[in-house]
Amino acid sequence: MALISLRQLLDHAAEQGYGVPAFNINNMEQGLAIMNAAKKVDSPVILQASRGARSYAGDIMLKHMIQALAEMYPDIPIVMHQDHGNNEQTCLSAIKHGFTSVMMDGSLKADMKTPADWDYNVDITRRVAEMAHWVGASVEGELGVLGNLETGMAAKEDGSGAEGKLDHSQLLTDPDEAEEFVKLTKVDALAIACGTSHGAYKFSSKPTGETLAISQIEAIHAKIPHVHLVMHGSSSVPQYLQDLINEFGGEMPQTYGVPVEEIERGIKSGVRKVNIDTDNRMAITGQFRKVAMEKKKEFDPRKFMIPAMEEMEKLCIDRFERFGTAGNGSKIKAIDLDEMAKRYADGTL
Ligand SMILES: O=C(CO)COP(=O)(O)O
Ligand SMILES: O=C[C@H](O)COP(=O)(O)O
Ligand SMILES: [Zn+2]
Ligand SMILES: [Zn+2]
Repeated sequence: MALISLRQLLDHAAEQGYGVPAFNINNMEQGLAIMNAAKKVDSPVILQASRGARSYAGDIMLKHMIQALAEMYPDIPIVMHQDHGNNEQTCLSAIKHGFTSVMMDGSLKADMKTPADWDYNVDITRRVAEMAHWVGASVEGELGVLGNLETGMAAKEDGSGAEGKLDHSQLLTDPDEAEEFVKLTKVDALAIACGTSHGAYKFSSKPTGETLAISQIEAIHAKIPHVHLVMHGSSSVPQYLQDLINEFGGEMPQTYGVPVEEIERGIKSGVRKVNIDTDNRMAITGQFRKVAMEKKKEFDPRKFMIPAMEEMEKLCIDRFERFGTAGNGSKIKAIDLDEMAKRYADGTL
């Protein structure tokens, strides 16, 4: 199917009451694993590339890879999304390379470390939304900073995340501010902060209502029921994948992610896009380690990649099913970006 916009997909998800996992991709194998999973359960797909992914694979490679996936899986609607765009240039160059959606993460300055103030965030996000909408692409903004509610530490692991200690109010998105932010910026989706963070080390024990504030999402949703909410840092860091990695020579300290049932609660309260990268990284790495330990003579990378893709596919199927995404792929008829641009211009959107 032709690529579709994030806005079209999330409008459908909101109408039907489901959530969509947004899986990060960096290479062909991740792309194939996600698409095979989607095909098996008839799911629409959000593929997202970070700035790190773009420099790893290259824009031309990513662009053609996504087009290849769209051609190989003609029945599956695909959104191609820029994850954590840090400035206008990142967002516009993504659109130029065929992305149908961008995240302008103005909750942090362009260094993706320094928490930004309200005016900076509103200003840059509004500018990007205006430009993206001219060509029908969608925009996700972010209000609030990801980090640990127990320690107050920002989440500096991975490609994007603040550094140092933050106060509680920065770590939880305020419902009134969220309403104002969406009104001023006209974003299509809003990423919020509720105690999650990127990477594997989110919580030192199973999260409680104190450390993972799904109640904050409920409060935001009550205030702005028509806004599509986005949960970053939503890997569940499953125990079976920690065990797989550690059984075969890994040394990951015990850690806890976001339980899938908490995400399901979020989906009931307006979460429509659920960002997942770490879980798939762990699925791949776990199988790499297993092959490396069990078949010491093996040197054909495909023998590592095939079980890795299968492990990742299994995880993706589970999330499509639990989030209610499964069964919706064939219900969506693509609206092209030119038509989306007209709808923004005439005020329908
Ligand atoms: O939020 C993410 C990408 O934007 C990924 O989160 P995880 O590290 O929990 O997978
Ligand atoms: O935002 C975090 C995602 O997991 C992407 O990570 P990355 O920047 O290392 O590609
Ligand atoms: Zn952010
Ligand atoms: Zn993120």
